[in-house]
Amino acid sequence: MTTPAEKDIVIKVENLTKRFGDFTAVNQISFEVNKGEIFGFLGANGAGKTTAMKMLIGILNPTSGKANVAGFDIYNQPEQIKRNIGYMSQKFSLYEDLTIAENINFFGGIYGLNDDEIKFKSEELLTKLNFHAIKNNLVSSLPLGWKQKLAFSLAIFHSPKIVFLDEPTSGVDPITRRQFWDLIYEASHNGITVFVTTHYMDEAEYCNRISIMVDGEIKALDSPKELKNNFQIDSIDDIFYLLARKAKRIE
Ligand SMILES: Nc1ncnc2c1ncn2[C@@H]1O[C@H](COP(=O)(O)OP(=O)(O)OP(=O)(O)O)[C@@H](O)[C@H]1O
Repeated sequence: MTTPAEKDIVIKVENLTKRFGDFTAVNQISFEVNKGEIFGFLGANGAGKTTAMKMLIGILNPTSGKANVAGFDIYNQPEQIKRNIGYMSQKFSLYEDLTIAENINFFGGIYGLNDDEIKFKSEELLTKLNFHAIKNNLVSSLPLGWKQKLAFSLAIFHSPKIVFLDEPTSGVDPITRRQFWDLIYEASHNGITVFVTTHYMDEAEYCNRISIMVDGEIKALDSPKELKNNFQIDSIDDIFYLLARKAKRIE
């Protein structure tokens, strides 16, 4: 029988490991993420974040360990996982040579929504992003920050249980990043769990909990407040630096 507490866990990872030949990219990581939580997945370059995320979204086979994502097993049910999650990477998947409206229709179709659903959700999205007047503009003509907001909105267009974001705000200014985070908060408020990697320490502060990965291992995991308490250091940036400078891997 599932207890109420277990029901709220949407990602459960136990001793997950990935080796490439003799090299252990991800070494026995374990953690849980709760429904609606904003979980920050931090680590220096080469720490193993992307490798771990690829295993969780069902596109890379682990060497050993277990993980359950959105209620499905990563070894046996990767297709169900893909249907229940959203994903946005730094090189997001928008079609630059299509308009905003065409991108929305295209993704709605891929996600298997019917025409009425696409129409309704499309209106909602254009209103939220204030994109009505520019909906027939090519995506290639948009500023990076606007593309990121559109890519995020499309990553959650099908109301997934979890959205995975791999450095979603790379390369834009702090104000645009803050606006992007308003969308993240809204998604989390609506029950979508957010799993996000970032290099920006101000963004780490916005997360409910963060994990810090060094050389393939999770070296710290807690809320920003508790981490500061435990390390007796008043800045996530300094805690990150303290842990990351011990890294042997230099990318
Ligand atoms: N297919 C592969 N074959 C061999 N080594 C790999 C492969 N993929 C990743 N690695 C290595 O595994 C380590 C972790 O890489 P990963 O991309 O997961 O790190 P990351 O934390 O996401 O870093 P970044 O922030 O730079 O994206 C790196 O040393 C990388 O070179």
